[in-house]
Amino acid sequence: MTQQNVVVSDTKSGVSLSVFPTASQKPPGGGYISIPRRRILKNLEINGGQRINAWVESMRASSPTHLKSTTPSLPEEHNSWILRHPSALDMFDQIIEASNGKQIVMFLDYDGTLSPIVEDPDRAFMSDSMRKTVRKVARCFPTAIVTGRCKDKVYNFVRLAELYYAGSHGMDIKGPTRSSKYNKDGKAETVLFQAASDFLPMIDEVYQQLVDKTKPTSGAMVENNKFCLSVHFRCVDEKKWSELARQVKSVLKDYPKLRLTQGRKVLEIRPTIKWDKGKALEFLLESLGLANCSDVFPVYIGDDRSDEDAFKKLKDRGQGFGILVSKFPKDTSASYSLQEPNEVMRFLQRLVEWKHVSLGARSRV
Ligand SMILES: O=P(O)(O)OC[C@H]1O[C@H](O[C@H]2O[C@H](CO)[C@@H](O)[C@H](O)[C@H]2O)[C@H](O)[C@@H](O)[C@@H]1O
Repeated sequence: MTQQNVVVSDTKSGVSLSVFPTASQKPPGGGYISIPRRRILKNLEINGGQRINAWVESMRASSPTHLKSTTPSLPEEHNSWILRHPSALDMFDQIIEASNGKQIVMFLDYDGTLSPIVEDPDRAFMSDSMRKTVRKVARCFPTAIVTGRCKDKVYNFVRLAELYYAGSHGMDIKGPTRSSKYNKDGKAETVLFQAASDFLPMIDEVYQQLVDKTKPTSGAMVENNKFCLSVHFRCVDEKKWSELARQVKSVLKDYPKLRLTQGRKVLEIRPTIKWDKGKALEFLLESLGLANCSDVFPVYIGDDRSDEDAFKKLKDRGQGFGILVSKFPKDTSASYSLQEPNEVMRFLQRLVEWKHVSLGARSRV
């Protein structure tokens, strides 16, 4: 406790008070007020119990298999969802028609979109056929991978130098290292943008604490994604989820500058900066000189909650659309759906085939 920051929300006044033991630990843009430590601890205890239950409920809600076993989605519910979010494969011709005369730009999430979800995050490999397909896509359209993963780690999975990569939920962006027709002067390792560099020491510190704290919970795994962290609970017995939530919370309570979000059986910890996959999408469009064009058609494919920021951004811009990869009805701002990575691959293949046919037709004119 002595080494860390503490935040207490005063629900009556709506004011958050934070304490930093030394000036050097105060992050940029501070503005914190010192209050007696005894009062802080008392407030944390009062708020603690309720929030753990909320966390566990949320962990359950984010698990589609749990949803399936307890509240099977009724056929009518599924049908009405599919009517609102039809298959991007079934709607392929309409999608192409909507993109007519516009520059398609592809944004692809990684886990659950290009690679199937597996128990061990370090073994979430992408198939060779998916890699070949993504390579072909990148020859036809500017293409970016947008992921919660550390940028270098996802690059090791994808291994295509002609792509843009936005790692750590878009907080670490890099352009292609191999030149393509969309990046004629691609230079090795050009970092385009790092939104949260100031947070690196804090993220490393919290990573170590989370590793130590969660050690007793069998199956828990902490992943360092450079500018953010993931605490995986896919292999943790559901009876131990509240124990895990308590461990994570006991670390995070001392870091008011970090926030917690959730993905598929994963707790995600990231800086409280206004940056997400939607902002990364906008940044990449700007880098491509397409942000202010009316004739750009961005397509974002993703499977998880963090992808919703990008789907929403496209809706707000009124350009292109999002495709949610899911077998289950979910609240989403995406317009279309695909069930699994294999369907994503078929959709991408059709896009490439269409592009080749349309280029061939144009060259014959
Ligand atoms: O933005 P994404 O690329 O979708 O990253 C979100 C998280 O993806 C990874 O975890 C997920 O995939 C794992 C491998 O299939 C799976 O074991 C885990 O349960 C999923 O949540 C990644 O490991 C996390 O760090 C990302 O936060």
